[in-house]
Amino acid sequence: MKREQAAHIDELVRAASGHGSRRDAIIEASWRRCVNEHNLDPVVLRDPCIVTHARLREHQEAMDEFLHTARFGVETLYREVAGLGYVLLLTDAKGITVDFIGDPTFDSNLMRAGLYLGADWNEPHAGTCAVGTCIATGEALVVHQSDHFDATHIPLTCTAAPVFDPSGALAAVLDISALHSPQPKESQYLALQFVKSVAHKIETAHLLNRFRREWIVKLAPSPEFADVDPAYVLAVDGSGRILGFNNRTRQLMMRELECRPALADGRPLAGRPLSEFFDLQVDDLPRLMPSRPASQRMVRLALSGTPLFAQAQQPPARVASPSPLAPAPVLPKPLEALTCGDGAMLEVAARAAKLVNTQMSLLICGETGTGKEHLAKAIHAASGRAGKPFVPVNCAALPETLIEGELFGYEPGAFTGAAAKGKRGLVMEADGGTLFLDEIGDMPLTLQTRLLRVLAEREVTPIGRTRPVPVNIRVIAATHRDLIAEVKAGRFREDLYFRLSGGVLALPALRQRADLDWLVARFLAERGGVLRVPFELSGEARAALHAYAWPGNIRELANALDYACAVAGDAVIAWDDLPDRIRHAAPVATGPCGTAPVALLAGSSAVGGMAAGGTSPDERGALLALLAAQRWNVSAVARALGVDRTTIHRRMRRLGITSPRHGDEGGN
Ligand SMILES: Nc1ncnc2c1ncn2[C@@H]1O[C@H](COP(=O)(O)OP(=O)(O)OP(=O)(O)O)[C@@H](O)[C@H]1O
Repeated sequence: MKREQAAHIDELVRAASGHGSRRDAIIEASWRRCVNEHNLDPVVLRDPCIVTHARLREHQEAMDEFLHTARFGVETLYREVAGLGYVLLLTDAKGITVDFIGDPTFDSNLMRAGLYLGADWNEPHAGTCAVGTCIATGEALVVHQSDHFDATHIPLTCTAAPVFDPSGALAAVLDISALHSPQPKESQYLALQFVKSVAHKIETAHLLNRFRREWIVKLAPSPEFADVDPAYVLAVDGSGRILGFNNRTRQLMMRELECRPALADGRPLAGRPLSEFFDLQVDDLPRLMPSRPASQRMVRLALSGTPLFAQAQQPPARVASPSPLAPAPVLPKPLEALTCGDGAMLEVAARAAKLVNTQMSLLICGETGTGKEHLAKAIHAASGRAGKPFVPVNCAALPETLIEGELFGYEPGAFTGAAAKGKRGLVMEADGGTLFLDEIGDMPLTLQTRLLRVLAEREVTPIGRTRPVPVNIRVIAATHRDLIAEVKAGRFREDLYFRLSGGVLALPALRQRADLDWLVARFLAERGGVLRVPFELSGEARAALHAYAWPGNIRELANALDYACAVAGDAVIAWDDLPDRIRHAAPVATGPCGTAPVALLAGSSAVGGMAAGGTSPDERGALLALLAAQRWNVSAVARALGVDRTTIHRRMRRLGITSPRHGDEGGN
């Protein structure tokens, strides 16, 4: 036995009998395991254990698919490190070396050291070593020279990282080892990063290969890296259940569970709904496809609220009969740009996408300012008529005496006051394109009859002309009225209603939409671009926008942000930069001394107050109103107040508020 081996054994014996050592904690813990649990004697020098060829084949065959996927990563890593004297081992979860790159025939020391196919590196047999200790702890590590338990291994330096399978179980260990290395352990730390990075890539490649027929969601903390180097990758089925993930995603989800102990009930992570961890439903995935800029693909962790940037990869279309869970169709760009993840808007966009190139007239319903004309323009832009005119007509704004001539045109001198050259009329102007009849519910009955004829016969007869002129138009009408009630009241022709209502698209009110933050970000970016100011909202201002009911919908939002950008002193829009009606229409009557209710919840003193445990009726009322305004979506309330969900849940408990949604203090 050599002198350094004897010294090493001395150190092991002292450490095992409870004397501290200068080793890393992970090494010391492994030494203690070797002595106390694996009953290894530090004094005995063991030969490497190499399994028989037949057993090696069994181990290899058991992970055939994995080895195939891993091989490219293994070779890439070897090419990078071979010149530095390393060999490369891939072991299975039991520590048997199932793949090896290096040439042991050149160096019989490698074989003697167990750096060879079939070598068993499990800790109970081999003692502290990179592979064995990695299997025991699940951690990547360097076991450098005399860190090894067995004194025969102390010339070696070994660096290993675990590779997990998509359910989070250990699948393999990737290891690089060298017979000779510089003395300081730090010389191996770069190698450690390298091995970890390749292990992560092998893990992800295995996941993608296993679930290539499912939705794949990739996430990164920054939009710049969402598409090139996503840290987190998971597979999701058509019903939104998590099927598999890489290890970083597993760690992320485990951290999330720590925020909500009620969910850490020991159920496996695979099989849980995506929405348990991310503010995301399966229906949201189409908006996360890479056709949209990464900065617009933000999702939040459901419990902590941490933002991440996502890329969703759609499963390939199945050739067999389409299933009801088939992913949403890819929308034409103008329709895709209408929303960012609002379910009702996505349904409208998907329905409109099916109708863009039909001859059918469409009716768009929705409160004022919900974007009826905006949608009509998007349908026009997505259709084959895109290069032709889009002609809007506001039926409520035109005087009844003029509307007929404006719409259908007239011949020269057709009536007193008519233009000498006559007029083509808006219907003719729209020839080849789209005629948008806004406020159709305000069209006089006589004109409804003429319009019906245009729609039925696709021809128009200008005033003063006897022969009709054929026209090729697509009619999209819009109304904020209840047209069925108008029909019942005799103010709207039933036959016209039926002709228009072949395709009805109902727009949600802004207060019902889940993508308010996205709309705000879009408007601020537009205004910021013009004024060269990178506008953003303060937490209080955001809370006020979320609490407001928006009777004027998107138009009112756009105007409010115009105002706020104009009066804001700098790039951060504060609560008092918002128009009065929004500040003062916050959820409950004002608090003590005129304090704005949102400020009651959002201000730093209020957040402090959450911890302090005091209860005031204003505070309870304000929180109740905010929850109601957000339809009891706790994540949305937390976002609005700039705190995390657990704070809101804690506060709800303290104030005795129970959600009507789940009976679990507010569910999401
Ligand atoms: N999805 C959207 N994204 C961005 N801006 C939008 C969106 N929808 C509507 N807007 C903007 O909101 C404002 C109001 O939209 P629009 O005029 O289409 O509403 P409307 O329902 O037709 O209103 P009204 O009932 O008063 O006729 C417009 O400035 C429009 O550009």
